[in-house]
Amino acid sequence: PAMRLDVVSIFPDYLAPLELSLIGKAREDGLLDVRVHDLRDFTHDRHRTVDDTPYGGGAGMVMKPQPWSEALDHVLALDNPSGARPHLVVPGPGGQPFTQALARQLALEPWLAFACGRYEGIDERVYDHAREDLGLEVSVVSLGDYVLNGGEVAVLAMVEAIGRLVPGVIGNAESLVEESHEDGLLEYPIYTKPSSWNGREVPPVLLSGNHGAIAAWRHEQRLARTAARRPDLLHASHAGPHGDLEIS
Ligand SMILES: Nc1cc(-c2ccc3ccn(Cc4ccccc4)c3c2)n[nH]1
Repeated sequence: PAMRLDVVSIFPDYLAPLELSLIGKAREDGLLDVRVHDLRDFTHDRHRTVDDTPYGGGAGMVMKPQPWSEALDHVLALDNPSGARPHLVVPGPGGQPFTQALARQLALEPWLAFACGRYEGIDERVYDHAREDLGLEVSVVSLGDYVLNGGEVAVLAMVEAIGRLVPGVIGNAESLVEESHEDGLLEYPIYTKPSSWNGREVPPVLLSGNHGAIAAWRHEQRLARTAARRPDLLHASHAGPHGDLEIS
């Protein structure tokens, strides 16, 4: 059965890239069932209002609870005779970090719903309503420690990271093995033809056909790169037989 992904946003066109390439093909293949909903379809006033001023004062606007409540009801009712429940994922600057580990966990779920906030965010009662009245698991997730204007960009990234882990979505060609962050080390340098380009040569070991030497060189490169760019990712398990982090 296809993994179902619902996205609610005031900018549904922002999610159009999900119809392209990889994710688009997975949709055609029936592996992913992606539905995008316009939050404004769940407003009833002439101006299709989704936001209002914050109680307690402060800058900016807050997303009103009612449209979100109706949008979630619509998502839960749509093509859902069994009354199944999605895991509600809400991007937010103050959420738990989105990591490859979290992507792997979410890729195992049959149904994810994403709420894309804008303005200063969503009225807190929507989260409480979703958890307590709709019985949804709700996770607030951050893409990183930087500030976006809304959740759409985060959802594009998360859907790509999660979707590509769903069996069959990416062929064996783009293998999932040795992916960066899969085993905590960054990836090794990669090369293709020509072997000599602009007076620059491909490391000879890669042309040697000595697969043991190639694997050793690649591991060494991953350690060196990780030490240089992401020392925070290095830990004891990457130490060599001498208990040291073998970095030339
Ligand atoms: N990793 C990450 C996620 C976001 C994010 C996600 C959803 C929303 C909805 C509104 N905003 C704007 C906003 C900026 C700052 C403080 C509060 C709200 C969002 C930002 N920023 N950075």
